[in-house]
Amino acid sequence: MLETRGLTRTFGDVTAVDGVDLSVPAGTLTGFVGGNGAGKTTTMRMVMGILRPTAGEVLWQGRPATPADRARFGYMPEERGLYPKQPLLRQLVYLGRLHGLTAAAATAAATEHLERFGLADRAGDKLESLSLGNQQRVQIAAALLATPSALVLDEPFSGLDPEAVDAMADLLREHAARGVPVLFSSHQLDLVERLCDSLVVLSRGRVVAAGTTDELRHRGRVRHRLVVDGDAGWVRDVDGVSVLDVDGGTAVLELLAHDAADRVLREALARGSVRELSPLVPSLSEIYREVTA
Ligand SMILES: Nc1ncnc2c1ncn2[C@@H]1O[C@H](COP(=O)(O)OP(=O)(O)OP(=O)(O)O)[C@@H](O)[C@H]1O
Repeated sequence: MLETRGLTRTFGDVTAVDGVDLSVPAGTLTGFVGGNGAGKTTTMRMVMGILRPTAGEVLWQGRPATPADRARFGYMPEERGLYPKQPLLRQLVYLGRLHGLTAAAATAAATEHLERFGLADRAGDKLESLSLGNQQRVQIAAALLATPSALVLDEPFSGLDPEAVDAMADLLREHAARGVPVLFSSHQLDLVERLCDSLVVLSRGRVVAAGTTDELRHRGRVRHRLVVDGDAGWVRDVDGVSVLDVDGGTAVLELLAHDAADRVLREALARGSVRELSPLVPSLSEIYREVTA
């Protein structure tokens, strides 16, 4: 488990990260979302020990993370940072060796990752000769190469085409399946919703929502949609119901009492046919807009 406790960082008068508690359990993909300048990159840099916290700490397996622990984390920094003029295979092997792999193991891992991202035939080419999306694939390979104990990835999906997104998602799931905590930031909420087990939403340096996607979707009162033949305006007079909107035969409701659904249905059936009474589960984008407003 990778955690932060009260992690805080100020730059002059700006508090970029303000008392952030994060938990990334073993084997889960945790999405880290928030608007521009919310503090995601600053948090990840502190997790990796690249930036010193003003206050708070980073815990690995329940105790303060050491440089040796962090050396085994796979990291994809926002500023990327591979060598543009070096051939792909050579620099991946070099990075693998820096992480303690033997030359043979580093070559095998680098070759396998280049193959998985469809870049085997470019192994001898310089990084700068690749398209930006393909350079991104190599960056990802660099973070995953040495069987990392945790993964901290800053915008790993940005600039990837759908095929590379799927290859990347499969790889992350494989790492999670062997018990690795995976934290990745992204602005692509649809992707985060599809991929992650849990989510942390940051706004102005603070965590404003955290939990599994299901927990976040079902927090607060769940709204329901009622669709009936004829006008649904009568629903305003049903006890235990708060009506948010009525448009012809469609109404959006909050059921305040435990038997409110029964009452709505009885009343609706007495007046004609019921076409629908169903919960309106919010999308991640709707939750995001609500918690960051
Ligand atoms: N080295 C620095 N010096 C001064 N201010 C900084 C520094 N690094 C970050 N900041 C400020 O900290 C705040 C958080 O920035 P950060 O890059 O962590 O946000 P982010 O959530 O990663 O944003 P984005 O999604 O745009 O990448 C911003 O106000 C930024 O200007």
